[in-house]
Amino acid sequence: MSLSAEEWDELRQEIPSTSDPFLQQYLSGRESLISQEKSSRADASFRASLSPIARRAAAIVDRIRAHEAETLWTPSFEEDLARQSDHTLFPGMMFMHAKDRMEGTRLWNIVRRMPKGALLHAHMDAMVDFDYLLDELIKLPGMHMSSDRPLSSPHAREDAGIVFRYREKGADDQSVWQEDSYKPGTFILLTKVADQFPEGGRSGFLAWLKSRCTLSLSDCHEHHHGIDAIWRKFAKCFVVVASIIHYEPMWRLFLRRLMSLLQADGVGWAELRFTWSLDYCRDRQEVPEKDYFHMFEVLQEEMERFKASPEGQGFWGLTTIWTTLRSLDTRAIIENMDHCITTKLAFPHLIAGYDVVGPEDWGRTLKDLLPELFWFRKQCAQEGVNLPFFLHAGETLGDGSSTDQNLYDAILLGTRRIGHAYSLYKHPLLIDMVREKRILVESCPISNEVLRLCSSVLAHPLPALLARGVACCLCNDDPAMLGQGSAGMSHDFWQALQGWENLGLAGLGSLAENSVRWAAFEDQEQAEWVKGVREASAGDGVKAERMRQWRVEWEKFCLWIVAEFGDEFDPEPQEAAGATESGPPEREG
Ligand SMILES: O=c1[nH]cnc2c1ncn2[C@@H]1O[C@H](CO)[C@@H](O)[C@H]1O
Repeated sequence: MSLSAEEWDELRQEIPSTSDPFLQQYLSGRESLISQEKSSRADASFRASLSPIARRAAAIVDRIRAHEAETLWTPSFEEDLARQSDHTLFPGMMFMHAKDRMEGTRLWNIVRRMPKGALLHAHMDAMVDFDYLLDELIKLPGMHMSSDRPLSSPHAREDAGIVFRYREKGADDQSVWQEDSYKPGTFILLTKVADQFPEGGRSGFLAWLKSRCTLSLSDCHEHHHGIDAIWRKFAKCFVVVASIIHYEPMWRLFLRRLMSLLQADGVGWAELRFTWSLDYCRDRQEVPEKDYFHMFEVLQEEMERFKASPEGQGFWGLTTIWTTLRSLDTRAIIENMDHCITTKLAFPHLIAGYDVVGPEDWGRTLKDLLPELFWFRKQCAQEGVNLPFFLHAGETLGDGSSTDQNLYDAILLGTRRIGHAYSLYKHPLLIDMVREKRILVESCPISNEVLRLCSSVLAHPLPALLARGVACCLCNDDPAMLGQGSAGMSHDFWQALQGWENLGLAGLGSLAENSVRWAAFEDQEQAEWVKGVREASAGDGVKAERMRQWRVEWEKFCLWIVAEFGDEFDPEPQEAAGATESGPPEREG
């Protein structure tokens, strides 16, 4: 209908105003519905216990987030950039497209400074940036390279199995880049191989090698190729990387850089999934070790050295979660489990638990692995070692598929945490069990996006789990390979903060606090573990102590936010007195 001015004037009177009592009543009912629902969120009690300063910091961060969503994430903000780029900008866009831009935001500076607690889900080999590692590799005296075929075509270079090893001497008369000059498996001095790279010499070589260790921008955004295709490339990266770092001098450099990156990102502790075959060599040795002892000795030494250095002050440390590839046959799995137990006996504090890894959709399911897993349980009991499960499960799009069903087994097998649990949100009963048994979900949003489970952080299921009261933490999974590029967790934290409006700084703080609460700082029997998690900061062990330390850092961090951004973004500016002192120490960018 089309109304005349008089008709409209008359009709307008009949439209209720939001100030009318009944609409006011509706709105207050609506508010209480929302807060009633939010009261069962996993972060509700953390939120309720925020200090006044933390509350202000959270309000400031909300405003910064909204401001940046409006101003930074629009094509009109920077005409040039919008014109150059072939995609639209928006907060929550695909990670790889957003990465550079996110690193220039205020939210980024805030997240960088945040005390992030512990990194509980990450794979050792995929932690340190390859620009650094490859530069170091090529500098190492005696480093050689071999290939399982001549690398004479782009296709061969994409697929070949390449190996890096120390050799006293290599073959001088062959070139791996030429079809008829190279005998597969021959070692050639790495500097010579690099300098002779047909597409740009040494710098071209480094770029190519990096591409064999990481997923590219197009790997990441070509979602239409699906999960299996990206896993084929991803799994190949691990093979190349293994031979790069399974050598003592590289292993030491790797660990130093790893701890330095974690410390600079506000991560005080990390539990790294460890999956090495027996191909590690000591400095200037050509024959691999027959056991894992030397690797763990080096881990121990480097950790002590770092913690004693000025840079490492306050760093809590590293441990590993031993993992076996789920694709292996029974004999290989049992042999690997046996190494795990032997190594645990020698370095009890350096192995916190056990897991099986590799593409979950392709490998053996937990149900299929029950005989091996129960053998392991019995063997651990006989040897008197404590190796609890920290199992991957439900890293899948399946709904009722055998991979999805790994979630049932992980819980039945008594896992202390679940890696990914991407499909858990479809399981109401399991959600209740996870809550009741206080199992933590180690969620890796960027990994899940890049490995094509979801198209952006906005489509990730973690908010559904948080809303249902499941305790979770954020992790980076394979940051050097999947695109974050650094061992720290800032990218995953940033994505969560910008992507999920219900989270906010308080929710992010709660996720970080959970990571400390569910960290395996000590060797604990099940009852002690459960008590430690239940008592949290009120307990009397290492965990409680570190949770209290984390809380102090968190308060300092919130104070810093108020001091730094209060003038511009505080919705209710107050006397800033007391909120201007120095914040936590400056972290490197
Ligand atoms: O997200 C993941 N899910 C399952 N397995 C993984 C993931 N990321 C890496 N790996 C596996 O862990 C081993 C290295 O620790 C690699 O073999 C890789 O396949």
